[in-house]
Amino acid sequence: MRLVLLQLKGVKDKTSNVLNAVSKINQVAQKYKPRLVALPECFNCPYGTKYFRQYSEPIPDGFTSQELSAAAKNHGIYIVGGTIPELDENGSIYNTCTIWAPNGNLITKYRKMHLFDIDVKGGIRFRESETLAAGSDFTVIDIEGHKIGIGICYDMRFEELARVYRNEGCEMLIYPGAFNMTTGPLHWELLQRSRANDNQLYVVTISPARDEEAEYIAWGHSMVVDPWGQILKSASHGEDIVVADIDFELVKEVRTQIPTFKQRRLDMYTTKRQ
Ligand SMILES: NC(=O)CCC(=O)C(=O)O
Repeated sequence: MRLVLLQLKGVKDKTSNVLNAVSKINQVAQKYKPRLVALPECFNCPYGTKYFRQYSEPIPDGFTSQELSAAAKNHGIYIVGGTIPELDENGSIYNTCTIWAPNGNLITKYRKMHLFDIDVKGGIRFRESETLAAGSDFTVIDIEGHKIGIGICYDMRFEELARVYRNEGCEMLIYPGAFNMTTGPLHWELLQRSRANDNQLYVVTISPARDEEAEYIAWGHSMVVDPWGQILKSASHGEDIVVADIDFELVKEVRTQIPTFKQRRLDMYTTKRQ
């Protein structure tokens, strides 16, 4: 399965961001013939709590959804539509990933479950919960018999979510994500390789491009990590494209050769919903 990850630079204009994403999808769909194209976290909106309501829209009736649906249909591809601020009917806003089928239908959506609320001394303070609500549903999609679990950025820190997906049969996890200049160097690669190694599956992340002028400076380095925990492909920090051919046989190989999931002592330690 060929994936293309689009590490896009955003501006303070929703229409431009969406049209830029669609134009890049058009280019890579023709050039690389992928099965799936994936976009970054918050690709249509600056990443900042003061922007989320202004840029929010309903799903699937909003402008961004309609454009992604048309792009998926035009090229007959799956699109993991990064994330956008979703306005729901009660007025709450979620950080939401939409997933589009090759016929343009919305397969499902995932609302970020763990909100990014941190305060690192001398580094970064951010509180998504100032304006966002947290989702409470797991999201697994099936592409050609391969199950893929969806998370968003900060969700990557929670091994339990990845474990639930592994236990539901996932062979890949996709996290649109925008780490920053404080936590990116420390944890971005580490977390992806950890989740891949813990659960013996592919981990895919899609970051916005770094923009030194932005209020929130994204780390970049979108990545594909294989089930051995090795980096298969990685982007730089600027605008970039990652093209990766996924061999799901590798998942079986690792799980057979290092059968930790048959060896776990669940009689000795339990976590909820394992
Ligand atoms: N958008 C996010 O959830 C950022 C997460 C992050 O940077 C982290 O360190 O975790």
